[in-house]
Amino acid sequence: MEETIQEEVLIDNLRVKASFSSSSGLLKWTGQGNGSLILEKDLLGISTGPLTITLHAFQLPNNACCGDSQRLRRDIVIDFDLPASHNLWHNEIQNCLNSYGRPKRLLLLVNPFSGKKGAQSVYKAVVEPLLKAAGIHITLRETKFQRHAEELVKSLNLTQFDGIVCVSGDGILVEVLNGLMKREDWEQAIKTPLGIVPAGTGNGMAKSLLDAAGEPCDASNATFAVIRGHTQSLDVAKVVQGNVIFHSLLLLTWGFIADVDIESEKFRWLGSLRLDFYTLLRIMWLRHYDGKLAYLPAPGYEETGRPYTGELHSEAEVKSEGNHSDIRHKNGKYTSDWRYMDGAFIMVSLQNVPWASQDFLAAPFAKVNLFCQFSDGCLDMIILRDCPQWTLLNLLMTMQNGNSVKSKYLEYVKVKAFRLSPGGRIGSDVQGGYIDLDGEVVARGVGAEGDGSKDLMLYGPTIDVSILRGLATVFSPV
Ligand SMILES: Nc1ncnc2c1ncn2[C@@H]1O[C@H](COP(=O)(O)OP(=O)(O)OP(=O)(O)O)[C@@H](O)[C@H]1O
Repeated sequence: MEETIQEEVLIDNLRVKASFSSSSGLLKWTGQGNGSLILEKDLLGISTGPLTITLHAFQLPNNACCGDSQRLRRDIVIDFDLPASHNLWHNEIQNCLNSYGRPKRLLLLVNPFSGKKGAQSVYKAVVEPLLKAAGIHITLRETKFQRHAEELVKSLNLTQFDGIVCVSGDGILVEVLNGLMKREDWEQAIKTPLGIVPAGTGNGMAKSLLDAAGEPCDASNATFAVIRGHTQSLDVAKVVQGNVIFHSLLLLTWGFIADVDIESEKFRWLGSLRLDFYTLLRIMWLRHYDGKLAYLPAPGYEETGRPYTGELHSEAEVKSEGNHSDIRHKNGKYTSDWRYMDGAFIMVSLQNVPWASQDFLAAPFAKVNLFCQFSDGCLDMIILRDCPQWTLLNLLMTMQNGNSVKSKYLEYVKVKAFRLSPGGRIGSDVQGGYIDLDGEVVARGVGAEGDGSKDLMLYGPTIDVSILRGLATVFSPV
């Protein structure tokens, strides 16, 4: 088979000399008009008529210089004089596209309740037209209630799909993960590539993936990443309390951030000001929490905290001995590679990816590895124990660019496993705060706001976090 084909054709009604290289996927043309595109980078898909091929392109403009340029949708129509030429070009271009292994059948989960209830319009205006231009067969499901996405994927025939894409906030993606992990065939099921198109409030995962590739976080770039079909592996955090297991992709947070996130709900009428307003309130009346935590430090962080001497021995420890073999009794003495810290804490947070939400770079060191993958087998633990109130305000204002982690008040430790026993609010009758996992409250202390009857876990007993390295697969823009 020829590597490069050439032909005089009409492109958008202009007579040009076109060439296509099947090895590089480069199509270029010169003559009355000129232009070029690289199939892998610039093409959604093709459609064909009797003597025409239409290229559905999605290209950066020629003058694009920095990372915030938008790709433009454009259809390029090639007219051939002879059926034989048309067939040859169609086969060459189609074979080249097929060789990229792009997804052909996708399950789309749209949460109409995400963010400002705009996920449906994001789907209609951005996602669907791009997927259709790529020739992808779409199965569309709208989530109807909380955990619906989890229910759906638990019983789904996964062989019908090349991936599951959530048009939502991070919550639906996490529900899908937990649904897959609850299946009997979870070891196979969890290999299903997952996509996320940002349409929620937080969008930390979409931002982390796109930002790592130098792309703006928006629905069209996220959809194109799915269409191109590149995937990367992603660490999953397994969070355990007794018999309860929750799989997390983004973060666990306790203290200041969880308090603001959850208690500011009652100020929703303030719109986007609600978080700023409640943050100020919480700084003025700063809370400190009692509590204990232990962790297995990643290399380079062994000197942080204090040696662990069994302060957090729990039933969970015995049960998870396999994962946590570093904690053991030897000749009646405690030996451990684990480290230990105790309260008072203003905030404790564990991050899997850098961006906690679209405008909050919580863990700038949760970097991708050489292959641009978030699968280093570590979580980034961020601790704030004490801090003057004005400094805290300043810290929070610099969180957008990640500079806050340079503060001497923040401890930043990469960990391979983590255990937390959250305690009560110091100087208050309220017995505790909230444990927030991926944006959902999973446990709250007695006296904390809200009805905790449906919370997954209890506040107080230890919560164990281990890392399932690179277990999940996500569509990736790189
Ligand atoms: N039809 C529905 N009605 C109400 N809630 C729903 C519906 N479908 C899904 N949900 C729930 O909506 C919650 C938020 O979903 P998602 O993460 O997509 O949006 P979000 O705007 O980022 O969320 P949040 O405002 O909680 O950060 C999830 O807990 C999910 O279970």
